[in-house]
Order: sequence, then C-alpha cells, then structure tokens
Amino acid sequence: MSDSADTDIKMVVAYIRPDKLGDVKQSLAEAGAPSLTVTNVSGRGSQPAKKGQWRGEEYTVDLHQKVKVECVVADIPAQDVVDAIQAGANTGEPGDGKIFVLPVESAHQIRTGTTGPDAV
Ligand SMILES: Nc1ncnc2c1ncn2[C@@H]1O[C@H](COP(=O)(O)OP(=O)(O)OP(=O)(O)O)[C@@H](O)[C@H]1O
Repeated sequence: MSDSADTDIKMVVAYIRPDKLGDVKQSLAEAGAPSLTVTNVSGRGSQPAKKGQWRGEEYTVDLHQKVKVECVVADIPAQDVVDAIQAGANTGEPGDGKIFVLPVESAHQIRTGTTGPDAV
C-alpha cells in the first residue's frame, strides 16, 4: 500500500456530552461511519467550573464528565464525520465539546492482516 493512500486515513476525536452519545451514534451511522470507540472521560475546556457544598464546605468541580468518541475513516471524508458529530452533539449551550481531526499513519486489520485504507 502506498504512503499517499495511507495519508488519506483520518481519526476524528470528539469530546461530547454523555447524554448526546445516542444522537451522535445515529448521525454517524447515517453519514456512513458507524464504526467507533467510546470512552468515558473527564475533562476541562472553557465550560465554567461548578461550585458545590458538602457539610458546609464549598468545593469546586473543574473537571466535567464527557464521552470521547474516536472514529477512523478512509472511505468517507473526515469532514462528513465532523459534520455528523456536530449535528448530533450540538445543544448551543457551553460545554458542548470539541472535535479534532488527526492523520493516521497506518491501519492494520488483526484478523486478515490487511493493511492501509482497506483495513479501516
Ligand atoms: N484543547 C483541548 N484539549 C483537549 N481536550 C479538550 C480541549 N478543549 C476541550 N477539551 C475537551 O472537551 C470537553 C468539552 O469542552 P468544552 O465544551 O468546555 O469546550 P469549549 O468548546 O471551549 O466550551 P464551550 O462549549 O463552552 O464553548 C472538555 O471537558 C475536555 O474534555
């Protein structure tokens, strides 16, 4: 597989609200990118910290519960994946999250030994 073909593989990583995961999965499937990995994470962006009180003591929660969605694509444009995640995850409120697009150097299917875009 040539290097130029391999550079067409992209990973789209998104940090989204946990309660938007269902919508994001559905819009990704409709965009033709149903394969994904999901991880529960905590993180911080520009979403403000939350203040709480416990036994009279005030505390600050500056890490928010988010879901990380990873989607590697070769046969559909990464921008389509970005658009699908944005459509599924957007509420318009602070804390909706972020999407990043990364180049993927190579891909390998463990069962068959296939490499390159066909392995995605
Ligand atoms: N630069 C970054 N690097 C790594 N993770 C980030 C980054 N920015 C945001 N995140 C992740 O995305 C989550 C959601 O970010 P958040 O929505 O607060 O960002 P924002 O888009 O700056 O805020 P807002 O939606 O209020 O404009 C964070 O909790 C964090 O997990």
